[in-house]
Amino acid sequence: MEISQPTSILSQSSSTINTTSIHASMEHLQTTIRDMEAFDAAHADVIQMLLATPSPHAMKRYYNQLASEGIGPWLKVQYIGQTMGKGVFAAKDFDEGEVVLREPKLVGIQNAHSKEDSLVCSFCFCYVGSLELQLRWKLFARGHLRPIRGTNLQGDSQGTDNQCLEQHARVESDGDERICDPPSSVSTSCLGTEICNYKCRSDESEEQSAKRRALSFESFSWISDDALRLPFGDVFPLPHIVECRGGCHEDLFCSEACAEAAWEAYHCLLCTGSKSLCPNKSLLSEFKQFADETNDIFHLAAQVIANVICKCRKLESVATEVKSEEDAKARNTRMLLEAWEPFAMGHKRLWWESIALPEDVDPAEEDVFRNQMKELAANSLGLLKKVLFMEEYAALFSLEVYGYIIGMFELNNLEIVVASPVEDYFIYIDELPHDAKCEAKKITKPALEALGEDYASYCQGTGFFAIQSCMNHSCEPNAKAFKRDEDRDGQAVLLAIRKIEEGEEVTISYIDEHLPLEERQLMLADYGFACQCSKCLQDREASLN
Ligand SMILES: C[S@@+](CC[C@H](N)C(=O)[O-])C[C@H]1O[C@@H](n2cnc3c(N)ncnc32)[C@H](O)[C@@H]1O
Repeated sequence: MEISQPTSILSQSSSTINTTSIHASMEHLQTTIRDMEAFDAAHADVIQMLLATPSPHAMKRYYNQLASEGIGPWLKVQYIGQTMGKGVFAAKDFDEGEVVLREPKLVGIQNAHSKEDSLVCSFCFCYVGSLELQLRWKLFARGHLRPIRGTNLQGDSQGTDNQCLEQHARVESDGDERICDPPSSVSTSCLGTEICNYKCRSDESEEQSAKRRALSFESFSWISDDALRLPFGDVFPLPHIVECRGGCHEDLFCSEACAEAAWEAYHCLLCTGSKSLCPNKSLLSEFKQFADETNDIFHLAAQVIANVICKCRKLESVATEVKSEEDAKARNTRMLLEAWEPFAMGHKRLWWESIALPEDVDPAEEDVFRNQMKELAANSLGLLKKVLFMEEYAALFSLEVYGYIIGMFELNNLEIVVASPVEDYFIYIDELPHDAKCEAKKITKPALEALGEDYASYCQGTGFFAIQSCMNHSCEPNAKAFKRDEDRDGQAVLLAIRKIEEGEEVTISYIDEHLPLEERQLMLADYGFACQCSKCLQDREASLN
């Protein structure tokens, strides 16, 4: 399974921006850009420090520290020049196929549509629960199963929350037909499943719907039986689900270690559960809903801000007492800059200035579009400020910093891809010896038919990675992001695609490098630069002669 780099955040952002809800939300929200700009002016000194290019000394220290922690130990991040900025260089020879970098995300999210399909650890993105649970979740998302009261998806009867069930899953009686909503934001604590006979989904034709109806109650009765296990299911064991310690039931984890790491890093401030440390938890759902309805990337920006605040608090807890208010202010700024360091290193531009114009926007309307994007960011920030604002770290909540954080994702993010055990399972069954295969298929066939090609859908998300994000583009790359069979989590994995010599720059391709020069140039213009790689320089020279 290949992962591309960087995620075309352009297409991802524009495809997830829902313009209807943007307008509705904008009318509803009172936040004005003018208010935010006045706020920014009052904190201009600290904002400038946050957005300043880090010194070569700070850069060297930061990337050396990562190497000493085992992240990219055989790579060096170095400044190249004004046009290229920094780049990543090999500190040893790499053979073709060798792993050049394996790196955990600094921040990352699973895409909203992928959540409906794959239950993964919110921190490391590995699949959780059991194969049966994953299959049940997929069938549920497609309307083949519906939630029942009294059990959760793991088949336990504890932890049921009927209110939650009613809130998330509208189940109506319509004559003989039972209709259920898909699980757009379903909490796993409140769901068991039983057969959902019919539902005409918005994304399917009458014919497809009729075909699905033909899959009788009996076809699926086996999978609604929580005690039933899939044949050969134990070949694909998954870690047991660890619930969020804050009690939100929205984020799931594969281990106590992941639950703890997420809590410490950002989740304690973004958790909607009863033990959340969020200063204004009641408004958190409003912020999350706005991000769901407009642009997923705001969830990621909230993670950055929560992460910086969490680090500041840790630094505070070991800081020495100060005597004056002025000393306290200076100390807070020092802590803020220290906590912000990983994000200070990222290449950035303002989001509303750098986002490529979507194809459906008339170029004559470009200014209107960019203003809309700025208002959208301002509205998202307005909600986040109501949830998390802390005077000590006020500059972190400036519109300018927020715009640069989202712009950083736009320019650097890598798509996160994790292969699904459900796909592996069906392939495994298909490759069994004849008799065993026939026996197993008696059980698996209806589910496979119901899922169609979706049986192979996998976990998708987006993340920002400290070292991988420093890799420049080349139309003749020597490395690529690639998930091997054993890479079963959300880490970025970069492989050498030819021999890379010590001292050589490690480059990847952000686009299809086999396209002709003009198309490459057009695509890279969407990433905001004119390619300076040797292939482009040669092709350009050749086109002039
Ligand atoms: C993902 S970042 C790569 C790291 C970046 N050079 C830095 O300083 O952090 C992408 C940015 O690097 C620069 N860049 C990457 N590849 C380039 C290339 N082939 N030619 C010119 N600029 C490039 C562009 O400014 C681009 O927006």
